[in-house]
Amino acid sequence: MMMDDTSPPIDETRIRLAVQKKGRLADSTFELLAQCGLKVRFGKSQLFARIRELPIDVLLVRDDDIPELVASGAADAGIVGANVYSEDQLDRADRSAAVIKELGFSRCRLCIAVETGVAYPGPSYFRGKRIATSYPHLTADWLRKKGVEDVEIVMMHGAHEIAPRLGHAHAICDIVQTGTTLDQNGLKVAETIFSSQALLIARPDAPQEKSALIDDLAARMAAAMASRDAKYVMMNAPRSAIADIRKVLPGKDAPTILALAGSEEMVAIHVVCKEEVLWDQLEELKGLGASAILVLDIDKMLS
Ligand SMILES: Nc1ncnc2c1ncn2[C@@H]1O[C@H](COP(=O)(O)OP(=O)(O)OP(=O)(O)O)[C@@H](O)[C@H]1O
Ligand SMILES: O=P(O)(O)OC[C@H]1O[C@H](OP(=O)(O)OP(=O)(O)O)[C@H](O)[C@@H]1O
Ligand SMILES: [Mg+2]
Repeated sequence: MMMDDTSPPIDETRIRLAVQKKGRLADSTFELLAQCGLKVRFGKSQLFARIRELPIDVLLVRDDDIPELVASGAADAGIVGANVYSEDQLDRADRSAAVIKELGFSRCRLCIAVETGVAYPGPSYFRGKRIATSYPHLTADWLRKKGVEDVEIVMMHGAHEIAPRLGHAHAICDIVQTGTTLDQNGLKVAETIFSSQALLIARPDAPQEKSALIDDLAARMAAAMASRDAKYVMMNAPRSAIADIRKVLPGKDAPTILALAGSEEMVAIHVVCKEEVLWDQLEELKGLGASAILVLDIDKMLS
């Protein structure tokens, strides 16, 4: 990221996009924006950055504030975890931000965890117990749906995993990704109550010109996401093996078949594969007589 010394003034004609300044969402957010051709340049103390390529200004904020900033129209759009978005939605009586697109990164689960020694019998275990969490609404909503009453929810803003050992709570409800933090603190997953990933959200009442720009941004994100795993695969192969080769490659599009100079029997096959191409599949292609196999990254893809 490049550094700019000063924040430019707020300009009402530009889209304001709220993103996490630093943390678990930030790197992937800036990477996705860069893949969309949008470079965010900001200095350490800066909370606002102007994108030169499009009329977009980026607000660099704490992730918890993003749903409120977008719902109130202070920001036109934002990138935030579904966990934080849904927690805010359950808390909100007025209009909330709309989900425009699932972005496929910062995937994690919201889980209720108990000490490893507990023989967990099911949701009724929590009756009369205390659960420490930063997600009181998602936790209460899940308990209500399971018909479990008389649970005390204790708010914590981090380090939840320490609460059971301190006797502060019987269980926690927090983010789990690899499960390492639970393991290290003698806890295990009892229930997964929510699956999360980053979302592009937008204010419900954006004026027409701004909605069009947000749609354009969403389309660029879709293209960047589509090209992430996609590969352009080229090889020479016997004409008779074309049908079998199509079965091996995870591309949905029909391949391009090109004649090879001086050969009736062999052809060049070019195909866009929209899913990851594995080494096993390349070995299979070789087994079908393919040679000179090249797998190339795709920078951008619009379909
Ligand atoms: N271990 C993890 N693996 C993957 N995604 C995660 C993980 N922990 C959190 N997330 C996702 O990233 C989001 C931001 O997490 P982070 O830990 O950066 O939040 P934070 O400490 O509240 O940050 P902030 O300072 O912006 O308030 C979470 O709301 C969740 O969607
Ligand atoms: O299952 P794992 O892979 O161990 O990840 C889960 C941990 O990650 C998050 O915290 P983070 O490390 O971001 O620290 P934080 O409490 O400062 O947010 C979350 O709150 C868990 O504690
Ligand atoms: Mg936060």
